[in-house]
Amino acid sequence: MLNAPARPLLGCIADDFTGATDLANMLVRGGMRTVQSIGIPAADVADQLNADAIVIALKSRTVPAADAVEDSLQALHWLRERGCEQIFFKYCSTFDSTAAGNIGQVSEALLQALGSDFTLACPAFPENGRTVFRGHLFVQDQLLSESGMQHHPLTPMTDANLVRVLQAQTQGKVGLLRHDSVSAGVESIRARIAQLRADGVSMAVADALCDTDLYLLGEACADLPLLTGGSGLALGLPGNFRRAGKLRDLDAAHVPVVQGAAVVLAGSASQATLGQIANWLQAGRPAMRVDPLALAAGKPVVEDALAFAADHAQTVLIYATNTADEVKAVQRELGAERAGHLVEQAMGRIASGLREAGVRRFVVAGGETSGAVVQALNIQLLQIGAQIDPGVPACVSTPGEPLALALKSGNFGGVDFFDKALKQLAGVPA
Ligand SMILES: Nc1ncnc2c1ncn2[C@@H]1O[C@H](COP(=O)(O)OP(=O)(O)OP(=O)(O)O)[C@@H](O)[C@H]1O
Ligand SMILES: O=C(O)[C@@H](O)C(=O)CO
Repeated sequence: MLNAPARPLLGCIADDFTGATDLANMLVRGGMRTVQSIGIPAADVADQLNADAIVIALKSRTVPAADAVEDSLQALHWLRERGCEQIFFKYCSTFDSTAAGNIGQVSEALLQALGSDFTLACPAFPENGRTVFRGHLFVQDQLLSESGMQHHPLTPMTDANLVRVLQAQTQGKVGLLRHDSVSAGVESIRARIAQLRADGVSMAVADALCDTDLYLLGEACADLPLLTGGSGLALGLPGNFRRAGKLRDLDAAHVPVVQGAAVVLAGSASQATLGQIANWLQAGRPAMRVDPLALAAGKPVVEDALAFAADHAQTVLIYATNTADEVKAVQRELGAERAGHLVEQAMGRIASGLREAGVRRFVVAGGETSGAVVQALNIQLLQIGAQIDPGVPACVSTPGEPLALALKSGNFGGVDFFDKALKQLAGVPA
C-alpha cells in the first residue's frame, strides 16, 4: 500500500445529496478515503482534495433529462481532469426516476463521453432490503411497484421490471445479467457480459440478492469505465484498487470530533423517519413541529424554533411531520411543491440560525431537507467518516470552521437513529 497524497481513483456522480453520502459511506467502509462535494468543487478547494474517491452530489434526480445530462457531463469532465480511472453514476436503490427519465439518458451520455459501449445498471442494496431478481426490483418482500413507491409524489415507480423501465429511457439496447450468471462467479459474469456486448446490448440490468453477488459484480467489472447503480454495486470496487496496489494504508473513516451543541432536523415524512420521530417523542425528549400551514400564514415559526432550542439545555428535535395523513392534508391546502418548499426553506433558516447560536452538529433527515440545510450552511465539501447505520455515515464539513453532520435518506436508519447519530457525532464510542 502507498502513503503519498492521493490522486482520485474513482470519480462518482450522484443524483441527490443523501444518495451521494450513502455511496461515499460504502467506499469508506471498503477503505477508500472519500470526499463528497456539493456540486462541482470550486477551483480554490479542488487542490485541497486528498481522496481516493470523490463523489459529486448533484440535485438531478427529478429534473428534465437534458438538464440532468448536462450537469452530469460537467461533473464527468471535472472528474476526468483530476485523473479518475473509473466513473460511478449513483442513483436510488429504488430506481427513482420519472416517466421521462433520467437514469437511462444520463447513463448513455456518460457512456458516450467515456467512449465506452457497455455498462451495468444495478440498484440492489440488500442491507436495506433492495434486491434485484430476473431484472425485477424488490423492496424487502414486495415488488417495487407494490412497495409504496408507486405512490411517491415525484417519482412514482409503477413497474418493477427494470429492463422495461430502463429501456423506455434509453436509445441503445437494454439486457439482463441474470442471477445464475452472477452467482457462478467472476469468470461467468465476464463471459455473459461479452455475450451481451456481442448481442449489441449497451446496458444490462444486473441481478443481485446479497452482498456476495455485489462483490462478484464489482470484481468482474474492474475494467469497465462506467458503472451505474445503488451504493451496493460499489461494495467490490475498493478491493479492485487495493489488489492493484493503489490504495493507501490509512484509516479512511478518520474525521475530527467537532465540539459544540447539536440539533436534529427532520423534514422527511418517510416511514422510517416517522418511526424515528415517534421514538424521540415517546421518550419525552424536547421537540417542536414546524407547521407548514403556520409558515404559509406568515407566522414566526423559524424564530419560535430558534427560541425553543435556546430554551433547552438538551438537544432538540425540530420536525415537520407526525403522520403521512398530515402531509396529504397540508398538500391539499398548499399544493405539494409549495408545502415542500416552505418546509425546506424553514429548515435551512433554522439550521443557519442555530449555527449562529453555537450549534455545530446537525442530524438531518430527508434528501431534499439535507440539500436545503447543506446549502443554507454554505457547505462545500464533506469528509466522510464511519457508518452510523447502513447507508448513513458521519461527515465533517470543510473548508472553514468544521461542522459535524449526519445526512439521512428518508427511509434509512433504525428507530433509534437520531440518538445513535448524536452520539457518534459527539465522538462517543458505540
Ligand atoms: N407536513 C408536510 N406537509 C407537506 N410537505 C412536507 C411535510 N413534511 C415534509 N414535507 C416535505 O416533504 C419533502 C420530504 O422530502 P425529503 O427528501 O426531505 O424526505 P424523503 O423524501 O423522506 O427523503 P429521501 O429523498 O432521502 O428519500 C420535503 O420537501 C419536505 O419539505
Ligand atoms: O440508494 C438509496 O436508496 C439512497 O442512497 C437514496 O438515493 C435515497 O434518496
